[in-house]
Amino acid sequence: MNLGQNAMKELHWLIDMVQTLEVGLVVLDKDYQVHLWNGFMENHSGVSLAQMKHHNLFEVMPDLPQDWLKSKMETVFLLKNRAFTSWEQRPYVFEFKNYRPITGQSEFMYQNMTIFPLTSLTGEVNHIGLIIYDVSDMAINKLQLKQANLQLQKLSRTDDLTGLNNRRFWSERLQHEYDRFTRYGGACSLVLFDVDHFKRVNDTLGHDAGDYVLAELGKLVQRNLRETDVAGRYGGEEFAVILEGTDADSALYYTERLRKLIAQLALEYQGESLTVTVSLGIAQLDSSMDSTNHWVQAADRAMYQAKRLGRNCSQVHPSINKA
Ligand SMILES: Nc1nc2c(ncn2[C@@H]2O[C@H](COP(=O)(O)OP(=O)(O)OP(=O)(O)O)[C@@H](O)[C@H]2O)c(=O)[nH]1
Repeated sequence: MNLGQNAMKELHWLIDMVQTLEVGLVVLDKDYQVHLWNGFMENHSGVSLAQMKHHNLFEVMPDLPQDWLKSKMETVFLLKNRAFTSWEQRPYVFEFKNYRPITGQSEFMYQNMTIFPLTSLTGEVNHIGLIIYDVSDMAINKLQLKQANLQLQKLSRTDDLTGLNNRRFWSERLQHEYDRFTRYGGACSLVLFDVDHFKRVNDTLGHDAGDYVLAELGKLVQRNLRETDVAGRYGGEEFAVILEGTDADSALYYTERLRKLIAQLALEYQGESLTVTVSLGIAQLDSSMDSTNHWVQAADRAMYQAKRLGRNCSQVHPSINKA
């Protein structure tokens, strides 16, 4: 076999490999006419090389992100440098279906892409090459991991029974609000409330009925929160809400609304109807409070005052010097 035949054979092999490679290969000229469109591109797009060759890429595939892709390609022609795109910027360039069995969760194929200049024998760049990588497995794994972490984070912050923040996470938020106040001032109120005679619910209807009441109260509190309010289960039948940007007068408005909603809540447990009331204490953060403990104690005192006054009412802790 002579040198020419050898070169032909190697070229033939190379073309075969390009056809069967599990990545997309495309060659375009400056008018975006297609010169190479390998087997991967044919199989996934359903458009054959014959249909593609010497046609404008964007005319055959009108759904491509034309402006974005052209600006990337023009940069490669101009600077003669490689350009990369990642699925994290844009999930895909070519809208191909995802057929992989393990990653069947995604309808489309996630892609990374490299665009690189192809230099002619005379040193000019009149063509560019595109390599399209199927990164669905990696992308889906990463997205699922992110989702699982978010779920885990949410679980670690949530009280199982009421769906509100658990005490640990809620206390962190309280500290955050306290620190913010010491730096910037402003109004912030803390509400503590406790179910009245809750022991009776447990004693007469059972602990499960008590749990059911707490869960329903959790839902009601959640439904009546502003975006910036932070509600938590403080302890057994005690709840706590941080009202950011709210002075004691406005907090009183909130607690009275909540109190009435709770008193009107028609609950039913295993055919038994029941109603509950709550006693609420409010403490607006002021500069005399040197820690979150101090702040909580103030709200707690106001709540016990409400209990003493006959329950089913709100009381405000008298403030010394509001910021
Ligand atoms: N079902 C249920 N009961 C709880 C839970 N946590 C605390 N409790 C009960 O809540 C009751 C609280 O009772 P007390 O502190 O005596 O107060 P109370 O009966 O609510 O009366 P006042 O607060 O004085 O109005 C106790 O019986 C606790 O066992 C819980 O997660 N589920």
